[in-house]
Formats: sequence, structure tokens, C-alpha cells
Amino acid sequence: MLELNRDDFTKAELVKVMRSDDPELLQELFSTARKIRKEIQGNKIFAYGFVYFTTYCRNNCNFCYYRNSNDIERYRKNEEEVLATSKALIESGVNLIDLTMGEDPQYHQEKFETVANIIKKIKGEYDTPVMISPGVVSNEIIDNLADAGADFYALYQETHNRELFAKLRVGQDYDERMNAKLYAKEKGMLIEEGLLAGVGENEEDIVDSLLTMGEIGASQVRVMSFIPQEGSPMENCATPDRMEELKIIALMRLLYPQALIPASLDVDGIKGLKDRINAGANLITSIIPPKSGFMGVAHNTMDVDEGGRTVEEARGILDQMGLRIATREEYKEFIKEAGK
Ligand SMILES: C[S@@+](CC[C@H](N)C(=O)[O-])C[C@H]1O[C@@H](n2cnc3c(N)ncnc32)[C@H](O)[C@@H]1O
Ligand SMILES: C[C@H](CCN)[C@@H](N)C(=O)O
Ligand code: SF4
Repeated sequence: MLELNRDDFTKAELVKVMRSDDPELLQELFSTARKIRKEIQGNKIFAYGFVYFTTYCRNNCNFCYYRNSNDIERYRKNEEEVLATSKALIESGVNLIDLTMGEDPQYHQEKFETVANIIKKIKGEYDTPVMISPGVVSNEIIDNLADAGADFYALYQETHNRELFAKLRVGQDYDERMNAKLYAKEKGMLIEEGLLAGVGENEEDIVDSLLTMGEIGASQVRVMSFIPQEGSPMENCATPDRMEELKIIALMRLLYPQALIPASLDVDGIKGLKDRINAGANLITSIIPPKSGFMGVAHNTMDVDEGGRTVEEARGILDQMGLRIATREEYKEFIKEAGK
């Protein structure tokens, strides 16, 4: 059996864990991940509100429901709507607002000022940290977003295998995407890197991604299992067994004890929370207010209007696990350390 909880894993050892289905090893993997989280942050779990404010997109990612060629209903929310939903999320107890958008040509060509204003309001008036997930934007726009006060820039490579990237993010440039997040980091923003599970990667690819996340200095690292989307080229591809995602979460925790690692409600809804937390995640993402008209990504409506993706619902589950949602002040303290 592998010895866990070390900071000098070799690539071969990591690959071996990804390939293993030995129940004893996996148990040890998850319990070690939980132990490390507890050492770092006790029983606190962070929570992010998700505000997907425009679902228009110029890109054609093969895995995504919102790809440009998909003939779907789309929306573009105005500043008031975005702020009202952000406020409701903050009042419900989230620690950060994740402002997410498709690469909406209307913004990408002219309107980033609106986004900067929204960030300033959430930071100033609502005194709450902000993550911005705008896709690939120019260095000049990154400067503006950083100046507006955005704490985090999220941009997921999905894979660090260039050939696979080209098949997934069709027509997009690998280096341009990577360089945007490196530039954001240089400008003082924290960055989030992420990978998709179940899109044709092998164990070596996963391990390359795990190591790259550390090399680029990401403070938040994520994995999401691929969910097939109606009308997209990958509509008939299967969703992967969740054990892959759980193992990746646990390995990220072992490799990067201080990292923010999401348990995303977007993949399996609220019923998926417990397993991900038990694998070592320390953060709940994709909290969306019911009946607000805002959508998720991988599962765009699952549990939303039913009130399943709320802080209250998550709190009930955490409570049974001896855990609790962190306060905004505790989260701010945590990211201050992450920025050092
Ligand atoms: C919808 S995008 C939002 C930000 C921006 N448009 C971008 O692509 O960077 C956020 C992420 O959602 C994830 N995602 C999209 N479609 C998915 C799917 N079908 N299953 C799982 N995750 C998905 C991808 O990892 C993607 O990077
Ligand atoms: C993928 C999204 C995040 C974008 N920064 C969101 N649905 C999530 O699961 O946190
Ligand atoms: S993942 Fe992002 S960039 Fe790609 S099609 Fe979906 S919304 Fe657009």
C-alpha cells in the first residue's frame, strides 16, 4: 500500500492511486484528506454564491450546453438583477460571489465596464469577496477587473493535454487561456484552475493536471465530472463514475493542503455534497437562489428552484457531519493568507 500524506509524491505513485480500486487504499486516501483539512481549518467549510449573469457565448466548447451553436434559450441579466441576486446570496450566508459569464460578445467587445461596476459595488457596499469567471479576456480587461477589486480569477484549462484541449475547446488557443490566468496572478488576483473528469483523459493526464495546478500557483483547484448536454456534440458521451472525481479531490487535498477545493453542487446537486466533502473538499460552490431566474452550468436547473442549492440546505447536511459554514470574516482571513 502507498504511504499517504506526504508532500513528495512521485508521478508514478499518483498514477497508481488514480488507477487503484483497492477499498483499503481509497479509505485511507479519503480519511487522510479529511484529516489534513481539519488540521488546516477545523470544522469550517466555505460557501460561494454562483451568479451566471449572461449565458450568451461566442465559443463552441464541445462539452458545454451554452456553446454558441446550441440552439437554446439564453439570458443576459442587467446590473440591478445581478446586484439583487448577489445581495440575496450574501444575506443567506455565502462567503464570496462568483460572477460567471459565457464569452458574451456584447461584453467581450464593449461592456466590461458594467462588470467592473458590479465588482466595485459587491466589494464596497456589500463588503464581500468576488470571483470573476469571464473566460479569456485581454490583459487590459484583466487590469480593469483587478483594479475594480476582484479577488479571484477563475479560468479552467479542463485538461493539460494539448491534444485533448483542442478537441474540447475547439478553435481556442491553449496558451492564450493559460497566459490569461498567469497574467491575472501577476496582477495580484488569486487564481482558480480546474479540470474536467470523463472527457477522454487518462491517468497520466490527470496527474499532469494535478502537478500543473501547483506549478502555476493556483489557490483554488477544482475538478468536475462531465455531464452530457442536450444538443451538444458530446451529448451521447457517458458521464464518468464519480470515484474518479472523488479521488482527484482527495489527491488535490494531499498535494495542496491549503488549497480551496470545491464540492460543486452543479454536478450532482445537493445529494452530491456529502461525498465530496468526505473526499477532502473545503468549499461548497454553485449555490443559487431559488426562482431567481439564474442558472447553473453542468446541471443548469437541478435543485435550483426547489431550494436545494442553498446555504440553508447545505448547513443541514454539514451539521450532521460535525461541520459548519464559515463566516465571511473567516473566509476573508483565509484568502488573506492565500495571497501571501
Ligand atoms: C460555463 S464556464 C463559465 C466561464 C467561461 N465561459 C469559461 O468557459 O471559462 C465554467 C466551467 O464549467 C464547466 N463545464 C461546462 N460544461 C460542463 C459540463 N457539461 N459538465 C461539467 N462541467 C462543465 C467547465 O469546466 C467550464 O470551464
Ligand atoms: C462551474 C461554475 C464555476 C465557475 N467559476 C459553477 N457552476 C460551480 O460549480 O462552481
Ligand atoms: S465552457 Fe464557457 S467558453 Fe465554453 S462554450 Fe461554455 S460558456 Fe462558452
